Amino acid sequence: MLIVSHLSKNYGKLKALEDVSFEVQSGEIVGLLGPNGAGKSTTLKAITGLLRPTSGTITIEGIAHKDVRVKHLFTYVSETPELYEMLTVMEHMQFVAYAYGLSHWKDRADHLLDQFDLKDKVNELGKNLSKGMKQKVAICTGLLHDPKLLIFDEPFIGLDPKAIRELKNIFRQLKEEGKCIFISSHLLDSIEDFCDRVLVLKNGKLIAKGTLDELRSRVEGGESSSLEDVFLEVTK
Ligand SMILES: Nc1ncnc2c1ncn2[C@@H]1O[C@H](COP(=O)(O)OP(=O)(O)OP(=O)(O)O)[C@@H](O)[C@H]1O
Repeated sequence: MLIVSHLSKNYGKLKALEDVSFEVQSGEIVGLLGPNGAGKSTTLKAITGLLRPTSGTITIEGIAHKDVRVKHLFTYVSETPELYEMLTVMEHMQFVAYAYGLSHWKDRADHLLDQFDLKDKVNELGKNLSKGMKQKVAICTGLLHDPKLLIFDEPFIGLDPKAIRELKNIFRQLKEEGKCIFISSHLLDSIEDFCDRVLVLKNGKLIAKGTLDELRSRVEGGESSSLEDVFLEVTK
């Protein structure tokens, strides 16, 4: 589904990403981990086309990531989603539906807003929503066109425990539907229980990748290691 091959990104003299390669398959949830400044957001922005890679290739379902056909295949929810202050929650859904040329979107919009406990906020303006609610609206708009690849930058930040649990359940459900989910997160315990594989970036380099069990086998303490133990060991 998603293939990143020899991706590098320089900001002036700073090598933010160096020769990063990985794949994410359909029906898989993959976590992108790394200390502050490791290059996680840069990776996600390069995949989504918000940043121009210095070198390397990125394809989604075999199509170059900048091709307009790819825009229908994925969604990207940024770390701090901004809403339109003067649009209501439902108008955000409508706006996105029109942008993607969706004709039968209303039932799906209602269903998504219901899932995220936003039913009573449909007529609320963007500017009146809390941070967590904005995040949930951004996720709902991102899911409306039923993308195959879902890319989330720190999706749990700003969400309350109930919303985190719901979002994890939605991730699991999307995985069952064969979607491909790629998540960057600092909250190691949040992703530990549902990621199939993790990638670890440090100083722009991919220093570890594999299932949690595979990574556990690399650290002292083995089987009983938490993702935090593994993370601290491989990034030290
Ligand atoms: N627009 C930019 N111009 C110059 N340098 C940048 C820019 N964006 C990021 N960087 C630098 O690139 C490196 C990687 O940054 P990036 O935001 O991708 O890391 P990150 O892993 O997402 O970090 P964090 O966990 O703190 O959000 C950092 O050294 C950062 O300072």
